[in-house]
Amino acid sequence: MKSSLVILYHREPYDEVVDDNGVTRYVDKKSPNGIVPTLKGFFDNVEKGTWIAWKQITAKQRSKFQERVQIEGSNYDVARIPLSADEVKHFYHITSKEAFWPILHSFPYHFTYESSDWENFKAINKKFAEAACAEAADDALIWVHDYNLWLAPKYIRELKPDARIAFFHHTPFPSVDIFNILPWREAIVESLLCCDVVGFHIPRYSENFVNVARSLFEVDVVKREAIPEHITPTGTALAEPEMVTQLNYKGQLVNVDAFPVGTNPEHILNTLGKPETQQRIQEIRQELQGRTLAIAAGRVDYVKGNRELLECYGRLLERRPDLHGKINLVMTCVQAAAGMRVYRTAQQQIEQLAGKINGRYARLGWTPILLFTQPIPFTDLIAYYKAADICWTTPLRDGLNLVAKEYVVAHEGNDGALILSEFVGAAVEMPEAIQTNPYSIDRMDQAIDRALSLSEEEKAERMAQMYQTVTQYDVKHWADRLLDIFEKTEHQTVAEKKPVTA
Ligand SMILES: Nc1ncnc2c1ncn2[C@@H]1O[C@H](COP(=O)(O)OP(=O)(O)O)[C@@H](O)[C@H]1O
Ligand SMILES: O=P(O)(O)OC[C@@H](CO)O[C@H]1O[C@H](CO)[C@@H](O)[C@H](O)[C@H]1O
Repeated sequence: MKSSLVILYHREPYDEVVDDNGVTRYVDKKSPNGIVPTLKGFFDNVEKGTWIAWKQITAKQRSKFQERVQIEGSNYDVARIPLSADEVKHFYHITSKEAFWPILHSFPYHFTYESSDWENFKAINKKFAEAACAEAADDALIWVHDYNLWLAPKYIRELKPDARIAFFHHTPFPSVDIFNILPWREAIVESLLCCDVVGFHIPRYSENFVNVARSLFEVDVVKREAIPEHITPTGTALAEPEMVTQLNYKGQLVNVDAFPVGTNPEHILNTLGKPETQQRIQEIRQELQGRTLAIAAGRVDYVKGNRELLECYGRLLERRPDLHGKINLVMTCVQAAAGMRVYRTAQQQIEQLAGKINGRYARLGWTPILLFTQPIPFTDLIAYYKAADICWTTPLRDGLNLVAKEYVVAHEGNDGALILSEFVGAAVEMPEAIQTNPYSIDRMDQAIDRALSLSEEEKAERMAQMYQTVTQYDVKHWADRLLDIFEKTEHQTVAEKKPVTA
């Protein structure tokens, strides 16, 4: 049976565990990734779905490679594209992370071009497109995710001219001056212009995409609209007052959408309610003995601003000796997968800084920083969120940042304080956060001082408003809204133009 929804995301939606009897089991992913939990729920709405991902195998494993994995208790399969270690290294660790990632996050000085393997990137994208077309029913929605699969839409369009193709961009999309540094810019943008819908988290990113497309090709703006109701139009770094929602490129109508991915409040609150989570919260509070707890959760990545956060924490302890023995910072900073050389410096800086601060201020019974570099179980993470008086989330750049939303849900609108970088997508949804500019030492210092001095009433007021936002605009809302747009979207040329009303 062909699939009515085919999702292409480069990662598999599970971790593989081989038990004592040599049987492979597919379990929830351990390591941080905001996309996988978001996408898995989409298949609930279809009769049959397929998730296309890659799987690294050795030459010896190829003869017995299991191309398809049935996900128990679900209505979708995972169709896996076998890749060698070398193909993965050049596709993800190098070309994706050393060329595309720094440009997407506006770090042009981290950009390296010479080590990239564009031919390998094209070949893998073509394999994803071929697999998608083999799985898709004629009226299927083929939904491509994130920058790793930028070229898939064009290959799909060549194979299935009338396919309904959507793309969602999970990372930031940078300004035209930055994006156009990419030597492959025309091929990337021309592929995205083959889509019927191109989606981004926030209007700033979609406006940047439109500017890039118009800088490279003859693209007409067909429609411009007001931005989604709950998004801040002005007054913060990533604000945009209005947005283009439809383009015409060579007679193809391209719908442009900007709506932030939501988190899953039901899953978070269910986890929070579990006895083992409650038990863990009590243990953490017992260990704290009344000390203030700040949590910083995420990955080792220069865009996440871990170094700048630790430096700010060091300055806080320097200027506030009264806090010695009274505050703890828990930093869960999951180290990058093996083979990812681009994050090695970031990892060393974090470990060196944490050690330096602890070495300077720690005393028997008090260690200022607790650093985890391994993934922690979701129940533990939710327990730390709940026990934390402050969630300190100040990336230099981040597509959205689901950690901030998860913390707000875990506090159920009652208490807590969120320090949030202006340069994450979620900042335009949560103006009530203590927003700060992580590029400024003074602004970062002011933000932590403010979080420590806020009254309980003001904390509750701010968190209640953010709780309202993140529970209303959750991942189900995001899914329903997008599926509604997709339902109204056929592959349209200008002659057949029927406006898509969101
Ligand atoms: N130490 C950790 N161990 C396991 N999961 C983590 C850890 N820190 C963060 N996470 C999870 O990883 C995801 C991070 O998503 P997000 O904040 O959007 O950033 P990104 O997708 O760039 O990693 C969140 O869903 C969060 O629950
Ligand atoms: O495979 P990666 O490390 O390139 O994926 C990064 C990606 C998934 O973790 O993160 C982006 O998507 C998240 C969900 O939309 C978003 O919250 C995050 O800010 C992005 O970095």
